[in-house]
Amino acid sequence: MINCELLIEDGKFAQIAENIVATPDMQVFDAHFNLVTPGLIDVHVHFREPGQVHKETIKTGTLASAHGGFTTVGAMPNVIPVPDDNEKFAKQVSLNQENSSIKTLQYAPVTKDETSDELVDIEELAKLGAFAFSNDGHGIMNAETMYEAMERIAAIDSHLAAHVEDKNLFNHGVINSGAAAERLGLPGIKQVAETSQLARDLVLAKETGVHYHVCHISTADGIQLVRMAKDAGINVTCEVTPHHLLLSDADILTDDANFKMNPPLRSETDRLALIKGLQDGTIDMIATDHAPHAENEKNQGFAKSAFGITGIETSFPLMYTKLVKTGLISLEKLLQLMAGNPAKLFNLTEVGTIKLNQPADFTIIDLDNEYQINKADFISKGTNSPFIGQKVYGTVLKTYVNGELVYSK
Ligand SMILES: NC(=O)N[C@@H](CC(=O)O)C(=O)O
Ligand SMILES: [Zn+2]
Ligand SMILES: [Zn+2]
Repeated sequence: MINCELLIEDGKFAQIAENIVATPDMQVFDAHFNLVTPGLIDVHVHFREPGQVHKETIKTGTLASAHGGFTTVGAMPNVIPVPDDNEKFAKQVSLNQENSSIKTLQYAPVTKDETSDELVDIEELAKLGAFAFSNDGHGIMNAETMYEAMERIAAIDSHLAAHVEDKNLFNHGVINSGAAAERLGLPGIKQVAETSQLARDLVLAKETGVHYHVCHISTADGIQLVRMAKDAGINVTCEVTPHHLLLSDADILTDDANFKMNPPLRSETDRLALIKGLQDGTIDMIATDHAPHAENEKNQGFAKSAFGITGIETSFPLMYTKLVKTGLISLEKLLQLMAGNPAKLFNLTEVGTIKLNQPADFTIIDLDNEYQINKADFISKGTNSPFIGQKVYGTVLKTYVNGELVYSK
């Protein structure tokens, strides 16, 4: 972290120096006492357009992202229709372009419909701009399908992001298997639903050499598997969400579905293993899994409400307040987890750093101001958050994409 001045010209960083002499034609912004960071990157969000725009649109999702300090996001393909052929995918990409105030990268699904065993046209969808491939929301149950997908994705140097979940072990659960499930009388989701498929995938990743990325890791055993795989030289990376880092199923005191998401909040032992995994580098990045839903889809209790919580506007302040200010990780490390690493590991060469001649994607944050997370302050249509009412530090003042102001407080 250094103190310096930035000159932006034609949407790029044109000078980075201790003292830049301003000429009268320059617009000067004094960011003294604030943090200037590379625009944050979230490789896992759900915007709901097309199909479920009552939950979120690309416009509200990207404005909410800019409010959260993000300038690049990876949008999951579980929209309606799933963009699983060339025509639908190209249409999704132009819809994103027309409506995004930040850089929205589009995931392609791995298989048709996200649930079948028929692979999409991986090579063509990559040419049309697929940022990576994922069936997020669904585990890929058939090992042969997964193996073939990995081989083809590896051959084009793309990335496979996996929502690891064995649907037979998931068994219609709505909450983590364990004390909270028993206390509330709800069906549990076993930890092995995550870890058994993860173990399978890691050996397939070893065999195929694909860049295999684990979405929203949630269990202590899962972390241990990834740690072992990394030690064995397997090309694996992994993300964790703010909610799995900060909450456990012990925090679920009532039948409040703002605590319902998939994977579910696990035990305190799991949560502590995730923190450890963050500290020792087993976990590479923080991703929100921003999953907005309407009020009436989340006020039905655990049994009936939708899985998922809104997260893009609270990620940085929560992580800064609960991990950095408490001394668990440094601010430099947090920025690596939220910008540098996602760019590096997904080969996004134009974003994630403040560097000469790079596109000027950056965010100015006031770290000293304490405020309360309020529903009324969300730009996202989704206000389904378990963090409402919490006090945090870290107010995003301004967000710039290609040198253009896209959010200002
Ligand atoms: N995370 C969730 O609980 N829900 C996600 C899907 C997913 O990430 O599995 C959604 O699209 O709502
Ligand atoms: Zn998922
Ligand atoms: Zn997701």
